[in-house]
Amino acid sequence: MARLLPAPAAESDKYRRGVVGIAAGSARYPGAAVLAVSGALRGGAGAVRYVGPAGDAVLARFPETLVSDAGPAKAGRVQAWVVGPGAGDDAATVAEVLEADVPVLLDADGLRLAERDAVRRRTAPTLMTPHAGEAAALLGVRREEVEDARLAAVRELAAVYRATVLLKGSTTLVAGPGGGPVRVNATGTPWLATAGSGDVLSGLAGSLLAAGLGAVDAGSAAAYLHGLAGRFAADGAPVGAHDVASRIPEAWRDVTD
Ligand SMILES: NC(=O)C1=CN([C@@H]2O[C@H](COP(=O)(O)OP(=O)(O)OC[C@H]3O[C@@H](n4cnc5c(N)ncnc54)[C@H](O)[C@@H]3O)[C@@H](O)[C@H]2O)[C@@H](O)CC1
Ligand SMILES: Nc1ncnc2c1ncn2[C@@H]1O[C@H](COP(=O)(O)OP(=O)(O)O)[C@@H](O)[C@H]1O
Repeated sequence: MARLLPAPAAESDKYRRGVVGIAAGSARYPGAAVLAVSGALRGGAGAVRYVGPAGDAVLARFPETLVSDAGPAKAGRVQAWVVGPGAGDDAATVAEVLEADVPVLLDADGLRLAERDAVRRRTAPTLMTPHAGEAAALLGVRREEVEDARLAAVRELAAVYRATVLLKGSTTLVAGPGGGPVRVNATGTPWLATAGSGDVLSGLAGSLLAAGLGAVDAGSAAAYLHGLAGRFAADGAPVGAHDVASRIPEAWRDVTD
């Protein structure tokens, strides 16, 4: 894990570290945008660019975010996109992001709104991060069927979408598009079952993609760090998703020290 995590070289600058774009949030769910940015800022990219209707909420909490009024295609260069947390019904933004020739992480509403063929024809990597309910909807089966056969479900989704799939839950599974071994992460804690913790994970994984990790490594490393950060944050007591995000640096140090 330590070898996977990006570290800035002596001559690095913010652009060389990678810029991650976050297309998330809506009038109904501005918090999902804030939480995705909170994860992205701790994930190794040199800058976080935000597009969407929650720019004021994002800036109020994280003034270092580069907020754009334009849509994804005109927002400026990024090395990876995260699209979907709290996005509501903005299918046009999801379609625009999927056209970008950089890695894309699809989460939450982005999973529902993405056209299957638009994902399948992408040549840059796609990382999808469903929970069991979302995975079931994508496969057209009941949630219990996914929960009873999680390994088969993650493999099937990866094959059908030709994408890397990270299936969230008490353990997290990461399957690449080409078959082969599925990675299992068990660093988490049930205290992570709190609203918005998935949004933190998607920002973190997107940031690792922007920093240059492949989709399977970005998903695995994000799940590992997120689980550890959840443990540090909770330490036996209930916490909010923002608490998890704030402990990511400690989880990172735990891996690299
Ligand atoms: N702070 C925020 O702004 C947050 C926004 N979020 C956004 O909220 C939207 C919906 O996300 P979800 O993951 O909830 O979507 P889901 O589609 O998983 O949740 C809705 C479904 O969960 C089930 N459900 C809902 N409440 C339940 C309850 N109390 N008991 C049992 N089952 C229940 C129902 O079957 C419902 O159809 C997404 O856009 C997501 O990104 C979430 O990420 C949470 C945090
Ligand atoms: N029982 C559990 N044990 C460990 N991790 C969990 C458990 N339940 C949920 N998680 C983790 O918490 C996060 C929840 O994400 P998600 O379901 O997308 O919630 P939200 O949409 O509210 O952000 C995921 O990373 C998931 O793996």
